[in-house]
Amino acid sequence: MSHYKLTYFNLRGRGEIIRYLFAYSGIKYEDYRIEWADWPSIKPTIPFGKVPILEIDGVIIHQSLAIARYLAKENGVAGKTPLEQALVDAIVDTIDDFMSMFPWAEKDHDVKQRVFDDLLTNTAPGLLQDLEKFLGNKNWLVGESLTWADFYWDVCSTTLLSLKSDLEDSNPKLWVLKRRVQALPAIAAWIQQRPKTIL
Ligand SMILES: N[C@@H](CCC(=O)N[C@@H](CS)C(=O)NCC(=O)O)C(=O)O
Repeated sequence: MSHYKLTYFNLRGRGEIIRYLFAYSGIKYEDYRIEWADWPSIKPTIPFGKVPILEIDGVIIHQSLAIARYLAKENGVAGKTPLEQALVDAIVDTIDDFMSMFPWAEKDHDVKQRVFDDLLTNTAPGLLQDLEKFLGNKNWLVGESLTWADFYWDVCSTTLLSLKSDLEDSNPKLWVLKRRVQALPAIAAWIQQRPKTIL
């Protein structure tokens, strides 16, 4: 049996989509969370110097979405056809483009606050409206069954809601989808047991 080791910080952040896929698949893995104080000495030992990384029997994969896509393919939630897979990737990239606009590491508190407020107030509503339209009356974002795009929506929207809870006041179908994902037994169990972190 393969040995899986996920290395990330003690955050949901870019590691959480990978943890969702492990939770859903039931595959055992090591959820290694780096202490901040240890990062400067660990960083130079990591290919490309960024986390998350996933080690599988000594092979290291970097980039959170490459790792997640690999696990999704292995576990039947990447999309049923190449066309569905392209749509899943497009939705994930659309959500990720937005999440990547936030200056997470900005040290100047005022600058950070201003950009966060602008993104949450002026940019988020349009994205949510587009996602709601894409979802339409379907149960899942792509095709007729769960894919990792639904997981990514849940993971990222949890972060968005923690920053601006009234985002939930519009686009009701998206929030029904979020509850549908969180009601999956394996995901519900993971949410219950995971370390509680701000992001
Ligand atoms: N696109 C990459 C981004 C990786 C990334 O920027 N990771 C951050 C944490 S979320 C990191 O390693 N920061 C520490 C550093 O750059 O020293 C991914 O999705 O994995």
